[in-house]
Amino acid sequence: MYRIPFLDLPPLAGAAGTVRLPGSKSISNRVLLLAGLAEGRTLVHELLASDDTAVMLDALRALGCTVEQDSASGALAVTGIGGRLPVHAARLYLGNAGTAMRPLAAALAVLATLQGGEFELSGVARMHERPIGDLVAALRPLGCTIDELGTPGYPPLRLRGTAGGRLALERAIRVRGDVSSQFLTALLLALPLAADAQDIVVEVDGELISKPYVEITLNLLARFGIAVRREGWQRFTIPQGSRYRTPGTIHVEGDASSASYFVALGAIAATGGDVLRIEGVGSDSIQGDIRFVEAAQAMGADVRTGPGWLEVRRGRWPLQGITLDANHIPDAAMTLAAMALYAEGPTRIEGIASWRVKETDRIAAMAAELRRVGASVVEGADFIEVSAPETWLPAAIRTYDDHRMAMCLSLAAFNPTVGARVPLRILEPHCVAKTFPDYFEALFALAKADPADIPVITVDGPTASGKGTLAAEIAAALGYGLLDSGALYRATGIAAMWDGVSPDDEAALATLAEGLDLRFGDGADAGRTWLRGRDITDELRLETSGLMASRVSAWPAVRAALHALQLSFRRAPGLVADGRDMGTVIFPDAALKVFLTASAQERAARRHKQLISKGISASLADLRADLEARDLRDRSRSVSPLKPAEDALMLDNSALSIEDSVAQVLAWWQQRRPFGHSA
Ligand SMILES: Nc1ncnc2c1ncn2[C@@H]1O[C@H](COP(=O)(O)OP(=O)(O)OP(=O)(O)O)[C@@H](O)[C@H]1O
Ligand SMILES: Nc1ccn([C@@H]2O[C@H](COP(=O)(O)O)[C@@H](O)[C@H]2O)c(=O)n1
Repeated sequence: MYRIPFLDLPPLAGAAGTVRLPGSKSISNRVLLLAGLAEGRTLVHELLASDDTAVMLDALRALGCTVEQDSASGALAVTGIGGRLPVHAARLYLGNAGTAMRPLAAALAVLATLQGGEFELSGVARMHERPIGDLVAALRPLGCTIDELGTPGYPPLRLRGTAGGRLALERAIRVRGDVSSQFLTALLLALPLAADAQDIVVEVDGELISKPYVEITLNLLARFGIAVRREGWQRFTIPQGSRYRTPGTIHVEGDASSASYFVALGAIAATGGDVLRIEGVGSDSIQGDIRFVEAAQAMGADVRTGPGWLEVRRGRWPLQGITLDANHIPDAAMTLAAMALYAEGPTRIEGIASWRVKETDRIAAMAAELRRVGASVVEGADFIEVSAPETWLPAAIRTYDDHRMAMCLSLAAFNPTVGARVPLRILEPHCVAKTFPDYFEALFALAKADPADIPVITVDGPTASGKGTLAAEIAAALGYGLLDSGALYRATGIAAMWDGVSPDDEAALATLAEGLDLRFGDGADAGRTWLRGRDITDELRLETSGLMASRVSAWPAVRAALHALQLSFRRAPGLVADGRDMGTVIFPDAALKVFLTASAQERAARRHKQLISKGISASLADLRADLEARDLRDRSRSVSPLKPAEDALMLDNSALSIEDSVAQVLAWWQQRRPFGHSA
């Protein structure tokens, strides 16, 4: 996940490949609650790992459930409380997870009333602006004691009761269905706790919105042994004697709302025989948002589907604007607004009043951000109408702590498909952690870009000037990839030493360089390097390796052999490359070139300190002599000598801290970006 203040997406021209979706948020949190209320152990496979499920899991642990990784199956094992509270007081923090707040509020209200207890539920500031009054209004007439601790009708809530209380269940429980279907879902998930002695009837006031989400609830209740009888969408009966029974093992299907971004991506950018395959959700999905596929097809997407998969290609192009009542797909419908950027004629999405009370006011947020990239937008109380930009603008997109804003708007980076070529900045990209922590990584793995559009920052300079340190910090700050080109020459030198190849045998060295079996670690292995399967991380940094690299790198054939490998590091979203000839030879079109220097005395002192800290003894005078000899060889060789590119910015960091150097380079970078000062 990109935990950085902003992520710049270069103009992206195409897409192809396979994406495996993370588990559905709606299914994950329902399954977790049901497993937590049931008796026995439930193995949950393919559970979504995200902010919203993390808060639900924390809540279940606090309530006395056991949550552990099952080593045999790799699934998450939840041992539930079997409907009996082992813990009678807890304060639960539920972030911005509506799928945790609403059902837990109902379940704990019921349990506190029957078994005694006091529970406080709170969340982030936005959660305290998301309505829950209709659920409270449904529970109070049953005899539940609910204190609204902030604004009436909104969390935080306190749910309390003394053991032995009873619930008034003789009459039908009434709940409003026209603001959020989660209130009905919450009651249906919670009320089996009180169904030992009689049927429980829930009746919906008003037209129930988002019915497919209620279908998910009914489907999962059935998997846990509770067969709710439904009469239309107005009346639901939980049969007397209902008890949560664990199914033992349950698989969470991929998130259909998350699939929508990739369906849209295929429709926009999978061209010329390319296909975008989506795995984890398909024709057998129980999620309502799977019907987004129909809307995408109406706009022009070419979609094939089977159990657990979808394949998408561009069909009609440009896409075609549509008018749709999206009440049945409120979350995925946001993606249609992004597809509208590539459509002929306006796209009007109606029946979406619920957008106004989601993670943010999504109608207002969508309108503001789509306008920022150049679209024309009309918004109303319960609709949005979007027309494609006439002129695309390089925009810094606000994301409002709303994962779907970030994912939808990322699709605007594919503007080269309609002849534009503008980059896009996504502010606070880590908001995707709510449902799809690795969304941007997945997007970049599928996206194709013209290499010329992928930004490169080069950092060249003499030995021990701090290039590697600076480059790594800049790459981390921007979420870009990193090329330590010196490591390629060092690895060639090490391979030569292993194979007994002379540093003077240019042809043999070039052959070694060409077949270099080198692997750089990522994720937990970031920073580690393997040559021919052997970990050379420490060997790479030895002074002897540096000196050997300096000798082998002077040969033109060796440099030529490593050229293509270095170019292959230029991948979305961008690259920071450090070495000696990054700005002059390898990436002459780099968007920012830095030539980093420091006095020889300072550099020798830094290297000395570096070696001492690793427990390697060294003489300062010898180190200075070695690095000066290396610099001289690097500067005076015939090919790709060490020198600043004509358009490089010089940075002497002799008297600067690492932080100061990083701040300077980031400030230069910001000036070169087209997003303006506020971004
Ligand atoms: N601005 C700075 N101020 C103080 N120390 C620094 C600064 N920049 C880097 N250093 C330190 O100097 C040492 C050498 O830095 P680094 O390895 O990044 O240099 P390099 O130019 O990449 O070296 P090489 O050319 O050998 O790969 C490190 O210990 C690093 O922490
Ligand atoms: N682009 C580059 C990078 C490095 N070299 C040579 O490799 C030696 C080791 O580099 P480090 O940055 O890891 O110290 C260096 O002294 C250069 O001779 C190069 O030629 N071009």
